[in-house]
Amino acid sequence: MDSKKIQMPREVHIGADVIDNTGSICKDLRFYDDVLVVTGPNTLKIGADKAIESLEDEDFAVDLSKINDATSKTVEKIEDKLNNISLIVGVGGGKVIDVAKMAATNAGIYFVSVPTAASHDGIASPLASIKNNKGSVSMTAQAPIGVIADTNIIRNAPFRLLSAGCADIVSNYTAIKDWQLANRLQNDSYSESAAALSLMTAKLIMKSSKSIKKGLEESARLVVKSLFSSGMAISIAGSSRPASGSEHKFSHALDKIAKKPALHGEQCGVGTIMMMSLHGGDWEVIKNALHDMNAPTNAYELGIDPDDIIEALIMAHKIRPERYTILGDRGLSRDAAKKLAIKTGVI
Ligand SMILES: NC(=O)C1=CN([C@@H]2O[C@H](COP(=O)(O)OP(=O)(O)OC[C@H]3O[C@@H](n4cnc5c(N)ncnc54)[C@H](O)[C@@H]3O)[C@@H](O)[C@H]2O)C=CC1
Ligand SMILES: O=C(CO)COP(=O)(O)O
Ligand SMILES: [Zn+2]
Repeated sequence: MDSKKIQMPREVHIGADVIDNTGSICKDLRFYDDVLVVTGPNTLKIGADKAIESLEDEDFAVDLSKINDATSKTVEKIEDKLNNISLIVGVGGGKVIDVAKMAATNAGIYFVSVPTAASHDGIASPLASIKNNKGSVSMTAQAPIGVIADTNIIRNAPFRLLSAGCADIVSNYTAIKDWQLANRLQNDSYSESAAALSLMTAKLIMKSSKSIKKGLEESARLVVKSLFSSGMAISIAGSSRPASGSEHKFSHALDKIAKKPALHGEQCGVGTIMMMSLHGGDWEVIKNALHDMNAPTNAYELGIDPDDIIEALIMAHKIRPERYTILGDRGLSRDAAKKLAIKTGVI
């Protein structure tokens, strides 16, 4: 049997105001050289400033880069700034984390993940979703050496981001169904332990759907822990298969088609409702749970044109065609797509 490599973070810090310990955590991780902090336009004041202050208090020389997207060009721009830098600290949402992770991987240096929102399960995973001229690509990267999730920042982020994180976890249900199908039909490699962890995480978040509340530290903590364990399922599998199937293809297609896409997790949640129906599963349970989490369940709540939903359903199978799912090789016909979206109340 082939050998297997599993990458996990070395230290994970979850709690109120842990961002103020960024400097000492990086020292404990044996870093002492120059550090590059990567952040986004909204997250500089919310998080990066605090991380920089803490790093400077511990005598790190800190450089700063602000980014707006997660494209391969932006990754290259960050790589160009890495002279004498031995560590990148990414402070922000999923796009910031992915760019910082990918640039550090390409440069052969380390990366610390400081999520400011619990909106996606890439906070600790060894993958980065980067856009190039072919669309979104799931790229192998180094797992962060450390994760610093400040639940005070995360609980005060717009509630929509937390709901999106829950929906990204709910999508594990259809991702696992797709993975099992690919294993049966295409002999794709499958990991029982990764699938079990992914499903357990999705069940836990579904069970808590009514108790996840705006502004509560306990809710922020629960969602961060769940995103972390979903990320660990990705680590064990060595691919995003336990957390990304047909529903993610639908979301990636919407990112290409919609004038103003919604959040990643929100789109994946709506995709899960429809893909669960295609799998013959209980899509109404998924829909009700998403509703309880305040996540969108239809085109109107996503702020997306119903015609774009149909186009994305028709296009979805062409995204990452090597990843076999319930959409098969030919995907949905226009009539089937329309029927599915109407039946599930998405349009
Ligand atoms: N590498 C992986 O394994 C995974 C990667 N992803 C990727 O992550 C991205 C989605 O991440 P998102 O965080 O949904 O999108 P995002 O990075 O675009 O962030 C959404 C918005 O929230 C803002 N924001 C973040 N924290 C905030 C705070 N505390 N207060 C106010 N605003 C705040 C950001 O500035 C941004 O405007 C996608 O590109 C997706 O493909 C998603 C799942 C897994
Ligand atoms: O979003 C992810 C898991 O939630 C990762 O997915 P992709 O591999 O589809 O980019
Ligand atoms: Zn996702």
